Amino acid sequence: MLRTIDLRGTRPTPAGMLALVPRAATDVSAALDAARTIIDEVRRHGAAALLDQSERFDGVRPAAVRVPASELAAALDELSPEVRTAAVQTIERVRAASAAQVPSSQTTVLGDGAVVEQRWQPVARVGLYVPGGKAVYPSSVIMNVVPAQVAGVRSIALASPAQSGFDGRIHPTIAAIAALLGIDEVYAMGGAGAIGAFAYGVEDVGLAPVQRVTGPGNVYVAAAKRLVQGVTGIDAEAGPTDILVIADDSADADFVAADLISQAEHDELAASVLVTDSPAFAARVLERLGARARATKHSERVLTAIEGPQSALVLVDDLEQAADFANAFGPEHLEIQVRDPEATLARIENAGAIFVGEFSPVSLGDYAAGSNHVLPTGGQARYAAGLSAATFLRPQQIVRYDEGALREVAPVIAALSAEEDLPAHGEAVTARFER
Ligand SMILES: NC(=O)c1ccc[n+]([C@@H]2O[C@H](COP(=O)([O-])OP(=O)(O)OC[C@H]3O[C@@H](n4cnc5c(N)ncnc54)[C@H](O)[C@@H]3O)[C@@H](O)[C@H]2O)c1
Ligand SMILES: N[C@H](CO)Cc1c[nH]c[nH+]1
Ligand SMILES: [Zn+2]
Repeated sequence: MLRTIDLRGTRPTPAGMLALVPRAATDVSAALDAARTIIDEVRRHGAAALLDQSERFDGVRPAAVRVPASELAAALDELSPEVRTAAVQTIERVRAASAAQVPSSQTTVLGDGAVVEQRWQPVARVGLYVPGGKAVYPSSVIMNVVPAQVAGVRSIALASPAQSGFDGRIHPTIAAIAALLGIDEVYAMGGAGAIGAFAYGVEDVGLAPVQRVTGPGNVYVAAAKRLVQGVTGIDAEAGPTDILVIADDSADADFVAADLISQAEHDELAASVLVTDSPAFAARVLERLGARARATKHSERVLTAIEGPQSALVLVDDLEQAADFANAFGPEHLEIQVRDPEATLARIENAGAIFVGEFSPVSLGDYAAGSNHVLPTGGQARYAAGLSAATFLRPQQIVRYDEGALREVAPVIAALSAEEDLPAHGEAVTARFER
């Protein structure tokens, strides 16, 4: 069961708090050599390497790397009406929320005839990765594709591993949702090979290099993303998922237990953390957690996750200390279930996504809230953001000065360029006023 860490009466530093509940060790650097070899194979042997890798790692050789249009259309035809309706509703919500993430252009007037504009420009082509090793994530198709479409990306390619249970095809629900979203460039390829293929292109299947790779994946996917950074942009190196719940004695212990288990279901390495100022409430959660963990379908995985060192019940003096703990931990998902949630929310600095109140569980955000479920894991929420339309946009500055405005600022340029011993910079300005 969850181990207890009692912080009452103590004031550890943020680093001290973080060390008390360390994330599970998934060593991306240890996977770098394997990922480098896999990417090199793809660069040298193209499609043949990708097919070999599917056989080696996914236990099946796909008929082709590129998924034919007929397969996508057939998968959509065969999608159950319930899943299709759910997908359509999720797409609508994610599309609406993503549209609000597109920043508007800004124009700054710095004087007469002196204007700097900032516009947001989509990257031209992206490669979106949808995991498909231990489990398949059709919902991640929506979470990757919709913000890219909303941002105005012109060319979108999607990859997911070949499935041995489907004769080497990608999972049919992934194919169906890609088709539903109008994505026709889909590849049956997984892991580091897929990331390398996106970054460098694969000529013999007509895969052109992309300018940004996004999407969650395992340690090999994360290692490959680290390796191709610089050749192409990436979003984040996603690791095992985590949830941190701040709750007081007004919260419903059974809801909190259910939410802690919902994310533990993903992975033995997932972290489930409860932070509370009420020992009596904590005891009620532990009781419900035990009962639910034993009864749930993936009981073994859940128990391993909640009993791991990455999971904990943290007792604090008050909700201010609870917020301090959350800020140090930088959770991927933060739930706030207290009497005055807005007061606690105001103290939160670091979290991937924040779920406020007892009717906003993380599962809502995983599927249908409209928010994105690809979020920074492993404490990266302290400096990174989740996937959004902004991931696919770059701010570009446009400078418009007329003659008078340049003349006015010319002495500034002359002084600074002389100071940097770069006189040609100053001369490029004075040349305009010498005639
Ligand atoms: N943060 C999110 O939004 C989010 C969403 C969905 C899934 N996830 C996470 O993504 C991860 C998915 O991992 P997964 O493994 O199920 O799928 P995956 O698609 O990331 O990885 C499968 C691929 O890994 C490669 N691989 C497997 N074994 C290998 C080996 N020994 N050496 C080299 N490469 C190998 C293969 O190419 C295989 O196709 C999970 O940790 C899951 O929790 C996160
Ligand atoms: N909780 C996962 C990471 O945020 C996303 C997910 C997909 N399907 C279910 N859950
Ligand atoms: Zn989830």
